[in-house]
Amino acid sequence: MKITLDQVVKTFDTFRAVHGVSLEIESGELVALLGPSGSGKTTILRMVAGLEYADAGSIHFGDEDATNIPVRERGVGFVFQHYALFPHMTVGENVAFGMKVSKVRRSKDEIARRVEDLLRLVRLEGLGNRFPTQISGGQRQRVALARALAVDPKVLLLDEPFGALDANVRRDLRRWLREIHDELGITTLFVTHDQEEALDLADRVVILNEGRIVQQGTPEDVCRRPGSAFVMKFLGDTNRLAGTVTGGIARVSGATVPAPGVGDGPVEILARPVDLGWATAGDGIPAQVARVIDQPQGRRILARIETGEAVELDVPADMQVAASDHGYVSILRGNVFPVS
Ligand SMILES: Nc1ncnc2c1ncn2[C@@H]1O[C@H](COP(=O)(O)OP(=O)(O)OP(=O)(O)O)[C@@H](O)[C@H]1O
Repeated sequence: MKITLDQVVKTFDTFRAVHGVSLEIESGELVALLGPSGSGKTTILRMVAGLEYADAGSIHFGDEDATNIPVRERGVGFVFQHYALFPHMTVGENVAFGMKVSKVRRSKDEIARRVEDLLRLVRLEGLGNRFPTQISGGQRQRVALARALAVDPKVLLLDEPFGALDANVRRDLRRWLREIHDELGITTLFVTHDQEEALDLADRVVILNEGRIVQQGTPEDVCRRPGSAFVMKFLGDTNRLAGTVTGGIARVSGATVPAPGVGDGPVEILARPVDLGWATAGDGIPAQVARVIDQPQGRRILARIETGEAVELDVPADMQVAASDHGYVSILRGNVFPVS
């Protein structure tokens, strides 16, 4: 089921939370809404769900205007971070709940079979008789997904479903969710403020800031071609260097970086830690090491360049470097944005 949002606006009292958002989610696509806290992600999701009404604009499910379709008839399944399971029902009863209250009549046997199938799908076979307090947080969210899938939703809406879980469980669950999505092909909208999660999981990432879409594209698009300094900084650790462009080349102290299409004048050069190089001699920006941090994938150098700015660089684990060393920072790759 394709979902189309056209110029959707939402205002709470006098505060405009969503400013004319237009978005198309293709049938079978998994789209992540990614943005900082308060950027309007949940409000957009709730409008798609029918839990909140848009003040202006329209939302279509396929060719049908969904504006006046009540929540129960939209055919959406939800999983929310705090959408708790019913504590007095077993895992199996929780999964069966939606089917029992659905307009689609199913026999007891049919419901029991489907509960088993769903528990197998979310890899919780054999746990149907436990209560929610007798399983882990990650398992509870898998039950919540099984419950959402039980009524054959046309659209799946997930709001920070793994937000309360620790990093390793989150990673496992999102890989698993991706597999389930690939198997079932349900159009899915996933809200998160976690960049890694969005990039890891989604076909397409929609980045929001202050109620507006600032960029959308595949994970590769948004990572390789961030359209603004905001997107670049939001997606991961970023060094910011003040520089100047002349004739399509940005310069900062002894380092240069190509800036095709950027007019002459002051700019900010943004570069990931892995995109800065370190050498004890040669070209580059003179710098002094403040600290070296060892990480599983290599070493991170915290240094101060001669202009006084602090930078962070990722270098191979075997590089000999220590606090107080002097050296030169080169910019291997950088994105150049005019200073507005
Ligand atoms: N019912 C409401 N009444 C008043 N303001 C609201 C209401 N719901 C949301 N807001 C405001 O709208 C803005 C967007 O909120 P929303 O929950 O959509 O953001 P979000 O991007 O999902 O943030 P988070 O990641 O923190 O959940 C926020 O400033 C929030 O305070």
